[in-house]
Amino acid sequence: MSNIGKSTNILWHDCPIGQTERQKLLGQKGCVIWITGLSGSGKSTVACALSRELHYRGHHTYVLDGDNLRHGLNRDLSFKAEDRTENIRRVGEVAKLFADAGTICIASLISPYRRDRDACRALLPDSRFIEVFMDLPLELCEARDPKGLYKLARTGKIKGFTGVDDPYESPVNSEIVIKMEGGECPSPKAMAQQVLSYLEKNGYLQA
Ligand SMILES: Nc1ncnc2c1ncn2[C@@H]1O[C@H](COP(=O)(O)OS(=O)(=O)O)[C@@H](OP(=O)(O)O)[C@H]1O
Ligand SMILES: Nc1ncnc2c1ncn2[C@@H]1O[C@H](COP(=O)(O)OP(=O)(O)O)[C@@H](O)[C@H]1O
Repeated sequence: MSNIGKSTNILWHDCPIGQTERQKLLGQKGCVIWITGLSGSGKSTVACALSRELHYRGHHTYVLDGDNLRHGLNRDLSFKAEDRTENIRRVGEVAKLFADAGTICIASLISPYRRDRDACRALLPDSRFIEVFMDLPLELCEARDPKGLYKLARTGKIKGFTGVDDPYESPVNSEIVIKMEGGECPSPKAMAQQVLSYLEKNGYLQA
């Protein structure tokens, strides 16, 4: 018996059907592809393009998108630092369950703090956490501004907006970095292909 968090007398219960058995059934390795970057950097676009490519190739995926999760699981959280930390912690735990289920889980959240992302990485041993850094300039993200949020942040109508008056800590050890090439942002298909190639090369697309 051990004490976990605020619970006492907690014992882990194992099941005979585990991750290995589920992976065999699905013909893939359960993992988490964690896409981090500024608002407007293309996180959701890569997540959806990658999910589509994998799905067409017969792989089981699930996208956990920051915006969408804030409609339900994380609807009680704001954008202050401690709530962003709790947001990432919860999504890291959910993503871990998806990976344990054998799914290729694609999480796309700003996740601005290095410590929070690293805590999610620590939840997933055996290289099952693959960080994708959308290393695109703030100027590009701001020029895109599909939701008009940068404009609201610049005029002070939104406070604490990432990249404007709230921090973004760039990753230093991401498995995959998506960046400008020859002054241009790669197409969504090319960005997805970059991740797909990594998964293929490193054996994630077989059990
Ligand atoms: N203050 C502030 N800062 C940053 N982003 C804001 C803010 N307020 C609202 N939004 C919108 O919320 C989306 C980011 O949610 P996340 O859960 O990914 O953020 S975080 O990881 O907790 O930082 C983000 O979506 P994306 O543009 O898809 O990144 C914004 O549309
Ligand atoms: N590779 C790309 N090339 C051109 N436009 C893109 C690309 N990726 C994303 N976009 C556009 O940029 C905007 C922001 O993309 P989105 O995926 O919503 O970013 P995020 O999820 O990081 O906020 C959208 O209008 C999207 O269509």
